[in-house]
Amino acid sequence: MAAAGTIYVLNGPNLNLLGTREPETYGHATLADVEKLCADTAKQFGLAVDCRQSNREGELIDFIHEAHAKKAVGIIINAGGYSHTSIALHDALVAVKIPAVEVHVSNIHARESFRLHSFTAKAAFASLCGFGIDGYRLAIMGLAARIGVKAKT
Ligand SMILES: O=C1C[C@@](O)(C(=O)O)C[C@@H](O)[C@@H]1O
Repeated sequence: MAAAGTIYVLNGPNLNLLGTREPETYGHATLADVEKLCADTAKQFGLAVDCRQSNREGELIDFIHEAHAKKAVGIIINAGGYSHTSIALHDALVAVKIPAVEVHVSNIHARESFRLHSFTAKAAFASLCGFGIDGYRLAIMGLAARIGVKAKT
């Protein structure tokens, strides 16, 4: 079982390239910056994070199943391009019934039309996009509120 109050932070394909990948769209922050931001934010609520990244759809599904097995309190997911294609990721999120927030670094609604639909958004209770990596911080704050965890003073 995971430590009490663990949030799984899942990043999908190409997000390991954050910082160098199309910085005009995704900014200069790296995945390591995202993971530190998530850990620091979760800590403010007495929560922990388990951060994973994979370029493979099946491995992301395995992470979601693992989150369930380890009794994670929430999932933050940026499934990258799989957001727009993966019924299997949608189904995994629905199956485990863990409160999930979808994050996109860029504003997917202001980009190509093929990014407008998100399967993972349909399986999440909330979705954030366009805030850059700050979206992950906001997602953790929203998730904490959703599960009734207050910031430590
Ligand atoms: O890989 C990504 C990154 C992304 O999820 C984002 O964080 O803005 C948006 C997706 O459309 C894209 O395929």
